[in-house]
Amino acid sequence: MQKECGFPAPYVDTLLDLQLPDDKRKLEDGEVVSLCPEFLNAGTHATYAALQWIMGNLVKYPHIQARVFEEISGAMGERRDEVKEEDLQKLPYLKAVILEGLRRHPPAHFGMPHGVSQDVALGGHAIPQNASIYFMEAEIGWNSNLWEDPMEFKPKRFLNGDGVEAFDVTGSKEIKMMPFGAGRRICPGYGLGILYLEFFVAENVNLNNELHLEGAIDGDDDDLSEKTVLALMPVLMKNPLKAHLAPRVIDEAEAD
Ligand code: HEM
Repeated sequence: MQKECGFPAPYVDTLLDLQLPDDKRKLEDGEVVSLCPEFLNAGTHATYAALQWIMGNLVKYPHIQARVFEEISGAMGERRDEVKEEDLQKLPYLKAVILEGLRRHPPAHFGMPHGVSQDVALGGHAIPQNASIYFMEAEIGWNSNLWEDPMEFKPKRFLNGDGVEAFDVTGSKEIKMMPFGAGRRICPGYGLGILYLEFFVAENVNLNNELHLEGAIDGDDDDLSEKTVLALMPVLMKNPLKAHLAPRVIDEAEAD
């Protein structure tokens, strides 16, 4: 939808204009009110959780952070301004880091509850109508039959010789991880979520900053342990990331 001013219509306007095809009616005020926070919360909470985990891993593994930095510096050349959308196309290793972050630390471990409209038998299990069904989304990405060393943070597993492997995060061909769910109710913001993460991580590393995690001890897995949360909440760090940004020392002679 395009408004007369040329900008896309705000989300609320699209809801006010919406005509439900089956019920042949518009949304009621209460429905509009409940859809707005769902959209805002779903879009922000999962994204910041994913960002926290990815940044934590960049701090914990400085060689991965250094490779991201090198890749960004190479793509931007002499420029010292912000990372632009076209720069992201030249950053396959960054994309691999984001995918590995979503595989190893999917913000929603169980996704949203799903159900079946009638009793069914699936894989030898009886699934009753109206039962709430959760998918063990994190466990799928940690399956050692699908991934080598699944609990290790290894972005290069998503790279082939030419750059990032064409990985289908929607699981339409095969499901090896499902950080955004799968099927008809897959997260509608998955493309935007990945784009946000690429921008945020690239900008943080590009600002010529070195990231430090407060209290981090090299190789201590406890630093990246998970906080236990309710099924529908994003999984965050038990010891929240407190990043310190310090100027990266650039050897000007080398830079010249
Ligand atoms: C890294 C970022 C994100 C992750 C990991 C994520 C993950 C998920 C997951 C697992 C679901 C449940 C899917 C299911 O039913 O099985 C979901 C639903 C949803 N997400 Fe995201 N999401 C992210 C970003 C976003 C963004 C940026 C938006 C919007 C701007 C968004 C909007 C939504 C909405 C509206 C739903 C509910 C869809 C429905 O009820 O059918 N998400 N997301």
